[in-house]
Amino acid sequence: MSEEAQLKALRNRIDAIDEKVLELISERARCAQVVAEVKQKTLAEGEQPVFYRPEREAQVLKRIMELNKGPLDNEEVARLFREIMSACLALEEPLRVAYLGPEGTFTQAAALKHFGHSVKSLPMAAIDEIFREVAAGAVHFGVVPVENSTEGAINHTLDSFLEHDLVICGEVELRIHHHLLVGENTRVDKISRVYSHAQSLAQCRKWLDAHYPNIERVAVASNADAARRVQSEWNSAAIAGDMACELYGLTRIAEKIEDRPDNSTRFLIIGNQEVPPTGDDKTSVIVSMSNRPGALHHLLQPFHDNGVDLTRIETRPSRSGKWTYVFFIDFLGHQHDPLVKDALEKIRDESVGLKILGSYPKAVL
Ligand SMILES: C=C(O[C@@H]1C=C(C(=O)O)C=C[C@H]1O)C(=O)O
Repeated sequence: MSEEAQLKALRNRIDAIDEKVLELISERARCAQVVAEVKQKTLAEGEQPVFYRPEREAQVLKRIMELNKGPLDNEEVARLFREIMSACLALEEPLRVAYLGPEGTFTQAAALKHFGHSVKSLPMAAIDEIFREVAAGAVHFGVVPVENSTEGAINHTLDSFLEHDLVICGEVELRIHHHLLVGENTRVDKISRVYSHAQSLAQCRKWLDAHYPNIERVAVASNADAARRVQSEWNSAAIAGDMACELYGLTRIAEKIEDRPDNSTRFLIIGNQEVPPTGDDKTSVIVSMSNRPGALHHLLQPFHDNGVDLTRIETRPSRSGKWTYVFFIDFLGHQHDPLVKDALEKIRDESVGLKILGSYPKAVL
């Protein structure tokens, strides 16, 4: 067979497969529509339907990854199914998701990674605004950054949890790659200023010291804001990621300039709905302790006794007394797991206050 004939035959086969894929996706979407009807029918008086089920979505993705035999790798396959589910869910109910804006931020990228592209993502000017929009019911969910692997905690987010009663429904992890970006009018040999978010400037500190030791580093509200500014300036550059680069039509003059190659940020999904266990969950709590000898030891003992794996502990001023602190603790397991439940009861007895922020599926993607 000639090369041309071979290609033609293969393309015919692909067309036939696509028809079948489309048929199956449509069948799946119709199933999701029926799920929505069933959810509507079984509601109690005055109850709001809950269409989005993070625990179910996590299970669907994990199952797909387990079934996958290649040649596409697990992450790739999960991403495709993420988008299929997102489109199916949008048929039931288009989700409104608030994120830390403006458009093109890593938080928006995290929102789309978690929910897929069929949601309506709404940029907010500040972290606190996201909490308020979710609390007011103006959006279904919010996405906020909580920690970076290079720079540590995002304190605005932690402090907002002290002030609002919202539920953590999920987490997303994103590899953060920063680039040095310039605009059409930038004179590359005359750069005297670089804009970025303070976190990003910190994540690229050593690179800047080595390559641009003498330029002014200006911290602005977000990386996307930095990218927007360089559009109209001839002597400045921005540090931002791919989304902001594309959105503002900039050019990368240096790629992946973050000091640590594994630089990642963890984001939380905040909402109003508690999430049932999936068998592979995490829980976040805030604990305040009285300032007495051995307080931290007493706090941690029940976790140790019950074999609960701590993944993170962060301290913040309690804001209710000088030199008093609250602890933000993340651990593996769901608040309904018997051993976790028991540990939390003991901690409740020992502490001044315990606030369970939520149990949620461990990030799948
Ligand atoms: C179809 C459902 O509703 C939504 C859509 C899902 C999907 O497309 O698989 C999964 C969970 C829900 O977010 C369901 O609850 O099963």
